[in-house]
Amino acid sequence: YRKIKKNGFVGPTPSFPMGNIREIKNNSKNYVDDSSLGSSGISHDIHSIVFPYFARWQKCYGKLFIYWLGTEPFLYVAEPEFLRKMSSEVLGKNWGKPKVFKNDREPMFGLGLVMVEGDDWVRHRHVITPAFSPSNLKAMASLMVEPAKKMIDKWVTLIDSDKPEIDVEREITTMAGEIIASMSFGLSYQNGSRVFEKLRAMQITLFNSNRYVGVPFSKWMCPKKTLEAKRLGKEIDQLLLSIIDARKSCWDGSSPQKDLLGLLMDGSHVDGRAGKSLTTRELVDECKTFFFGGHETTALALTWTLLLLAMYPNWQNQLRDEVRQLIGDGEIDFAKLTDLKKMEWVMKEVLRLYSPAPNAQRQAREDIQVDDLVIPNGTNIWIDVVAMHHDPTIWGDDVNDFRPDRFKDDFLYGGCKHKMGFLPFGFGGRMCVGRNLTMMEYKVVLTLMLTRFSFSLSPSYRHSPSILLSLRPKYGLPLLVQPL
Ligand code: HEM
Repeated sequence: YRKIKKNGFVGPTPSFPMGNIREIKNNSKNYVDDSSLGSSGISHDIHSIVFPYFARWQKCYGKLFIYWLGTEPFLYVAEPEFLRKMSSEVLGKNWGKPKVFKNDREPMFGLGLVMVEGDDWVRHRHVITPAFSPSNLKAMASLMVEPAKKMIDKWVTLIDSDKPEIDVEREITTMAGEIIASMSFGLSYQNGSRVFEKLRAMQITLFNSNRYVGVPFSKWMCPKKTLEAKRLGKEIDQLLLSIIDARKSCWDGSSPQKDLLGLLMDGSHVDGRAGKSLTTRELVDECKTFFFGGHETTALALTWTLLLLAMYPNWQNQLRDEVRQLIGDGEIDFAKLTDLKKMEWVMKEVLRLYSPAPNAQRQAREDIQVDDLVIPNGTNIWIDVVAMHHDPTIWGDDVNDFRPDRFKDDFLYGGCKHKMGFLPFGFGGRMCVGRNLTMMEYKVVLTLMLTRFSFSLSPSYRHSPSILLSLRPKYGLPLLVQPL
């Protein structure tokens, strides 16, 4: 604490042993949830809604300050230029992930790519990146169609039985889970429902117990949940191990099964050559990582998109016209998906306003000098992506407007004045490895939905974006869905 103060950082005064957690909780409680107003007062100016404590502290301390979770210091960063300087000093492999989150996240991600560090991270990234190449993804794209069509058929049945109001968030999350399970380890819902249910159950258990991060002995505050998560984690590991063992036993080294696990096994020669290989244990962790890192984020990108398309029918019509012109109403030609440019602008604008990954975290593994400030080794870094995506000083006065065509003129940065101001998929060497997969899934699913239905807001929708690891609509997204 003294070292950080001496190094010139400002911030709210912490207490022992909670740090600033009480203030965070009180601020969140005091925030008046005006979602009961319904859909009429929807504003995209969401930073003070999802992070009321950061919005308050920003007013006192600016875009760079230290706060404490328990006994752990966090450097809050919402200043893109500082982020640029800070990350240009340090190679991707030298950044750590906060050790304090590892205990919570271990059952979900194990030592998969999200968590692993140093030379191990380089090895994992080396094996995994080629599996997500455009040609591999194109070969797997058909796996996305079946779960999406199944969901659409269900919606048709619901509409036929006079239930046109559908909670699309729940539906899309289930579908995206099926897609990622099938793409990651070849499981269809029917034959993989056990793995699938356990993965979901563990996620719910972990969300609920992830509350006193950084406070000494906090894991003993919810011992039942901690043990439950560990138990589920072990069961999932066993199930995934049995899948890998079954594949190993009948794999002759020739063409691998066309899913991510198959490609990783092929690329890594399981338990074989050192240097460029993943062990069986690591393959299990990567399967879990893809599932947890890949399904909810993509589902939320689609969910927020449907909210915005329901609010702005002009854009909904433009996307539908684009799909009809370029893809048509029949089977999707995956090669043509790259032509859907307007859809890409919409996706980027949605990820800007409602970024499913609302923050990124790092931990300094050495003292890092930025201008005249030294970030001491071990300091955690909390990058507030929501704040940067809603900052009028880098986006202009229309920052809170839904304006996808800002990406028409500037496809990469949407006119943002700073290249580090738009970070939906993170930054630097640790940028999201699954972003091409997401783009493809987004386009396939949205194409199928837009050619079958039109969407409008339900009067029962309550606008309340909130953080539960990802940025999600607190009360789901009920929409009125009409067949075309
Ligand atoms: C809209 C969808 C998605 C969003 C918004 C998203 C967001 C992100 C972000 C912000 C990071 C960087 C985290 C950091 O800097 O610490 C990241 C990393 C990662 N993402 Fe995604 N992601 C998405 C989809 C996916 C998918 C579909 C997969 C896999 C199937 C995936 C797998 C990963 C992995 C493995 C990493 C860790 C990369 C590394 O540390 O080298 N993500 N993602």
